[in-house]
Parts: sequence; C-alpha cells; structure tokens
Amino acid sequence: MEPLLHIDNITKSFGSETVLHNVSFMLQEHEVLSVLGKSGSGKTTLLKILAGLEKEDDGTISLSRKRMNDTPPNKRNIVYLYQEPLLFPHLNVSENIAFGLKIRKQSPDVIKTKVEHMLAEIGLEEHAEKMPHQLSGGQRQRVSFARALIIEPKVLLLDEPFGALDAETRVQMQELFKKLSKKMKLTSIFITHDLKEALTMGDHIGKIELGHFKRYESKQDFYDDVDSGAQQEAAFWKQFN
Ligand SMILES: Nc1ncnc2c1ncn2[C@@H]1O[C@H](COP(=O)(O)OP(=O)(O)OP(=O)(O)O)[C@@H](O)[C@H]1O
Repeated sequence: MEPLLHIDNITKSFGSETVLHNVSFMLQEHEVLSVLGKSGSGKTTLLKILAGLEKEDDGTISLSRKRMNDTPPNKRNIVYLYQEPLLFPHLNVSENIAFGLKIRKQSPDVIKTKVEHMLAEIGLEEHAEKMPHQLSGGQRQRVSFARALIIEPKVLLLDEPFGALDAETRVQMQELFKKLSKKMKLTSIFITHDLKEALTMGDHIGKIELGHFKRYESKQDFYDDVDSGAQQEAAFWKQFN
C-alpha cells in the first residue's frame, strides 16, 4: 500500500545545535504511530515541521505523494494538537468545536449537525454552553480533540496530549482516543514519553533520541531492543506478580 505520509531526510538546526538528523519514515493510512522520546530529543520540533509551524532546513514531506514543504499550515490538512488544550477563552464549548467549520464557510445547518455529533462522541452534550474556564482539564482536552477532528484532517499530530492529566483521566482519554481513532479511521502520530502509553496507543512504535529517529518493524522488535527500555519496564512490573 502507498504510504499516506512520507518523511524523507528532514534536518533541522537551531544555531549550532542540530535538533533533527536526517529523519525519515513513512506513515500508512489509518495507522497510529507512537513516538517515544526524552525531553529535548526533538519531538516537538519534528511535529511542528510536519504541521508547517516550523521550517525544516532540508528534506521533504509528502502527503498522498504531494510535496508539502511549501504548503502553509492551514492548507496541509495536518492538525497539530498541543499538550495544553488551546481553546478560545471567549467562545463556549460548541462555538470552539464549530470554529474550523465556520472559517471553512460551511452552512449553519451542517455546522449544527456536525457539532452535535462531535459533542455526543466526546460525551459533553451537557456542557455545550460552558466556557473553557468552567471545564476540567480532561474536558478541555476533549473539546480540543473535537475541534481538531471536526475538520476531518488527514493526519493528526498529538504532542503528549494527556501529559498534564491525572492517571484515571488519562486512561479515560486513551480509551476515548482509541475509540475515535478507529471510528474515524484516523492517521496519527502520538508523541509520549510514557512507554506503556506508547504501546497502548500505537499500532507501531518509533523512537527519537538526540534527533535521530528510528521506527520499529513491530512491537516485538521494540521489546527486543535492549535500549528501548521495554524489558526493564516489564521486569519492574513482574516483581509484583
Ligand atoms: N525556537 C528554538 N530556538 C532555539 N532552540 C530551539 C527552538 N525550539 C527548540 N529548540 C531546541 O531544540 C531541542 C529540541 O526541542 P524540542 O522542543 O523539539 O524537544 P522535545 O523533544 O519536544 O522536548 P520536550 O519533551 O521537553 O518538549 C532543544 O534543545 C531545544 O532547546
């Protein structure tokens, strides 16, 4: 199958610091790729380059075989979701979710139907009129998801989306994301520094270390790599069995 997203030899430096070294990988349609990396490894820079929010020094990004390097962020059909949900503070939940459709000039009827559908998907029908500051962190992240998904992006980029949530809410959000991901046939890159989350969320696993990217053929390959940390984590949990 032809890959949806093709990243070829992306490099990026800030001054004398090279943050990404010849990053190359592909993403199939409907695939969720988890990417693990420590703080400062270049994860956010990579996602920002894919979304068009940062300019690469070299390399190519193609979506459905079309070169994207010079396409502005709003025309890429690639949506970047920050760790902290960035909602418009002066718009309520429904208006926040509707935003992308409004600027795309969809009709009020279509917007209403789609927003109601998304509200049901994220389980926030009862909170449609609330303002962002009246929501919990998990609810804000749900709204942020809905706002991204409603425009049906080809690729969704998630930058540690659940990092700021408590453990229980985090698990709920993981389940919600998995459900929506399947239902809406999403293609996404899911960045996390949590090994368990990476394995739970991703169909495949990649790793970024000091700007070098590696994609594993399978989860077993990931587990077998002694540098991945997976065996140490498994050994840790085994001691409680
Ligand atoms: N605009 C910038 N100017 C200069 N250096 C930058 C800039 N953005 C990122 N960097 C540097 O690039 C490196 C990688 O940053 P990046 O934000 O991609 O890391 P990360 O893997 O996402 O880390 P974290 O998980 O802590 O967010 C860091 O050393 C950072 O200081």
